[in-house]
Amino acid sequence: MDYISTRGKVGAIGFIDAVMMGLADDGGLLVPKHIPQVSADTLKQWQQLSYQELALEVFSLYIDGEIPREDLKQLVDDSYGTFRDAEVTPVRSINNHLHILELFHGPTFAFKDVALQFLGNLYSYISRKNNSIIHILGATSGDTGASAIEGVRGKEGIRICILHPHQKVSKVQELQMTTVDDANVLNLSVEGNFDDCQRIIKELFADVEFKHRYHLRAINSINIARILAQTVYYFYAYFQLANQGQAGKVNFSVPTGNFGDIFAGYLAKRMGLPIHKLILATNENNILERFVREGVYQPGEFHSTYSPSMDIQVASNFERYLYYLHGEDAQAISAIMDQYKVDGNIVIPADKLATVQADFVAYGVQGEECLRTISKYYDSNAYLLDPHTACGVAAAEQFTSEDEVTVALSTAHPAKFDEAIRLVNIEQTPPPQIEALFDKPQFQTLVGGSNSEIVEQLVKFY
Ligand SMILES: N[C@@H](CCOP(=O)(O)O)C(=O)O
Repeated sequence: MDYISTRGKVGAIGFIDAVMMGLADDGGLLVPKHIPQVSADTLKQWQQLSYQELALEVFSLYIDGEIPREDLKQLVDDSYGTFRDAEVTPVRSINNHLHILELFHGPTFAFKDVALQFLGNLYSYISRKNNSIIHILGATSGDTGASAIEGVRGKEGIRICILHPHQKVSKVQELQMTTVDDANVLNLSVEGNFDDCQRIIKELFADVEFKHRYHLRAINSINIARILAQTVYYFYAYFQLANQGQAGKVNFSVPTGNFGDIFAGYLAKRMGLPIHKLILATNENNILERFVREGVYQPGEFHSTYSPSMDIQVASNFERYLYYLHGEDAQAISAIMDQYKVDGNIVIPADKLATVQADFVAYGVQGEECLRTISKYYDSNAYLLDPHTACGVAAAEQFTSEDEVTVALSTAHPAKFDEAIRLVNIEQTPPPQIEALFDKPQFQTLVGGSNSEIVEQLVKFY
């Protein structure tokens, strides 16, 4: 399988080179040259597979022999052996129309572990096999950082630096990152918001000479391996429902910030998984909701919300979707992204908006509605939603008709967001791994938001 850039100026490269390149060297994003098609017969065969077996099949389509199958199997088994649930990503049924896909059974209690346990092991594998230097640089609004650190902490040949927005992540998210004392981990707490952190790392990755000199590697969803790993649970959830006799129209409702998770669902749909609607849920940072409803992509004012991991205005995977929306025309995307730098917005014509709306519906959940949704499901179903999942569930309620079922992706364990949960007067008992964090010392460096300050820290660290 070859990978190419959405902007057309990176020649076809293999899977491992794509993982190592992260952001494409021409500033675009890497995508598979062809989306592999999964036939109805294959879907049937996959229906009884375990999560690990399914992951192996899906990855094989995209890795195409570049990693020997037995090595890939080991990587998959190691990655999902750390999950607390034997099913890895189980589905819980709330009622006949709503099911929750629990993605938080990995080491850091967030869906990011599904991809980042794999990517951490993959980096380690590449480093050993190719003797490559792996210097990870990432940005987080809370969950990616902890998960990426957990995936590579203490691993030989790898260093990781994570930028998080100072005091704009939850306390548990901050502790999960900053209580790690391994020497290969650096946490930079940046004065600014997540968009500032993401902009800085993207600018550093775009400086190809700097990126190569310091061997910078990406763990954010700009890295195509993240997206591929996240497609697996769409298949798995669909099969779990099918095995329970749920035929018919299946929607997925996805709490969305960087457009990575929902793009993985779009990719699964393009591969042949019969997903009916992709329901895009945002909080008050609703650039993507506005895009789906109106066809205008324009960053707005930043809001701090109860669901901080989704406090994002500039969605880094959006370009991948635009690429498919424009018929895989890299020249068009290059021109659109150049113009976006000038205009600060992207407006699509009516025919393209119709295409968007054939796949997606969108709903922006305001703070009070998010809290009401948490209370409602706690009171009526004794099920505690974290605030991000609550946005997905509130959006699912808007768009699930009588003849449909919706799988709402549960992106994190509620114990990570006790600040919001307390506002609805619910006392939760955190898992012991989370409780233990409060007794540990923290290691982080506070920095301003200028690129030069970050570079200074990176150069010292790497
Ligand atoms: N919501 C994310 C933001 C980074 O997104 P990513 O999927 O590109 O890693 C977070 O929790 O950090």
